[in-house]
Amino acid sequence: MSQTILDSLQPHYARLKSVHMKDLFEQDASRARLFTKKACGFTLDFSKNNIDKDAFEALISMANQANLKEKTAQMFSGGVINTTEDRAVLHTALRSPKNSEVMVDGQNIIEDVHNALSKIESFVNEVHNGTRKGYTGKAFTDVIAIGIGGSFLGPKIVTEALKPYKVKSLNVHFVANVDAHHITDVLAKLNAETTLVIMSSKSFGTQETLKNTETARDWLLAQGAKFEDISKHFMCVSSNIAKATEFGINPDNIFPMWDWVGGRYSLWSAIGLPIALAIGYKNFADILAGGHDMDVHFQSTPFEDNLPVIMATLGVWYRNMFGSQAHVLLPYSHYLRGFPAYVQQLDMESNGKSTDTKNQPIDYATGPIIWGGEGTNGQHAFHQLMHQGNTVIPADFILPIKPNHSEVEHHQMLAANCFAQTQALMQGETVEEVTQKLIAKGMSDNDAKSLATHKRMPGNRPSNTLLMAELSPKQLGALVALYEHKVFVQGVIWDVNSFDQWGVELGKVLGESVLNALQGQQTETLDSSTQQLVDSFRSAVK
Ligand SMILES: O=P(O)(O)OC[C@H]1O[C@](O)(CO)[C@@H](O)[C@@H]1O
Repeated sequence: MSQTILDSLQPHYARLKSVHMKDLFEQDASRARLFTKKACGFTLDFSKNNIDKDAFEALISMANQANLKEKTAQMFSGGVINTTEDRAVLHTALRSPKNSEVMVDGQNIIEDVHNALSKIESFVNEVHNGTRKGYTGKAFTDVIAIGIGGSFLGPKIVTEALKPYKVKSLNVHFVANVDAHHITDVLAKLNAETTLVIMSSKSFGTQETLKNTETARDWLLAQGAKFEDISKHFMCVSSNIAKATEFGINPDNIFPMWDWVGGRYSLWSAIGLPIALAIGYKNFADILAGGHDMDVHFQSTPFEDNLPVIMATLGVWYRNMFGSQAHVLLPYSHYLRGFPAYVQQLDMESNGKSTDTKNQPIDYATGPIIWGGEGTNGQHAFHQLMHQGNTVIPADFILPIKPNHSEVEHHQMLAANCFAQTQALMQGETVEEVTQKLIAKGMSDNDAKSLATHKRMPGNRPSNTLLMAELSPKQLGALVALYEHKVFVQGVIWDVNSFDQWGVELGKVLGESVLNALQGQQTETLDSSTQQLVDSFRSAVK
């Protein structure tokens, strides 16, 4: 992020930092209209932000100064923008129509993508119509999807979000944690004869996924299956075909993915196989179509009307001008309850960086802490801090307008809570306003004044409200792609490589040497604290 960009925002921040949003609304009756944009079934109302027309223009020109247009074209056309891993970044190609062309190493990868999609479609149809059978000739009733991080979160939250589209004859269970309570709980309720296992690991080297897969394989054998039956029950999604084959996976059972797809961007690839099994191939294809719609919007819409650009630049505004450390996601939808955790990996693994693309240390703020939870539940838990705590946390409120149920009053209450929260965060309530209300209720002046200091709400707390026409496969695809592009735009502005994740590596390496120590084969000297933990564990768990 250049000093020029920071300097260009500074005068707007100086003008607006002590202006209350309530006043901005009072001054301009057209504010809500001015700061609302629509695309791909979304309505984004970003009027409850600490901006005016000039500040918004400055945010948009920041995207221009960062050469966003050129960088976007580079990504979509297969430029090697993941420089530390020498890779193109082409999750967008996974949702491109069959007749498009994206060349990598002289080959049109769209052909490979659609061949893989055909393989997914046939496989899913065979499982659903019962022509794919287990080792005793029975059709499959259950799927265990084993993976972690990007090989887990996307499939899990999408399957959860699209519950109304579920194929009735098949139940999909997700296992990620190496904590055996997870896999043993899942296995305990399943019948091995009718259970299919999908192991998803881009690298085919992730400890947790390998261990859980071994445990599932041992369970299958313990239930009476023979070694040669494993190939009927175990499928794998990986870009490391050699390692998968070495592990014993039948090459016919390997669904490919490619090194130009980052794990956290991979639900569009065969990593989405559990989704297609859960909701049917046609609905999976609709998710891809929704993602593609958002790609077209992002690539072709002027920045001032471009949803990912608007959301991204507002995020930079708060992070780099107002010093906000966190950003909260609040889906007012039980089915979208997992979405904050999904965006948490997407955003924090992408932009949690402190070296720029020119290999220089960064001295400005980059990716924020992403967290959140479903509304209305959060209102009775952490919203207290959002309203009255002394840290300001910009929020995204997300509400599907058309529910998948017919309980009108429930839905009205849900929407009312969502909108009222944005209102309360923005407006707040002064000590004087609260005092007057308390006096009107009969409280003495002094008591009212004291209590009002606790009840006052500062307000002026920013939020976006993102309305979705409905929570359909297509619109969910567009929602995921919207956040992917938001993260990309911020990465461009902060000048970081959003597509590597070196920060997770050291923990993996140390994890191996600590495991050796726990198993009595210590090879390295540990610090005194870690050694003490190892010793306590070893003396308790023999
Ligand atoms: O699909 P894999 O290779 O098992 O990796 C799982 C996850 O682990 C990470 O590498 C982090 O450890 C993520 O980036 C990735 O999504």
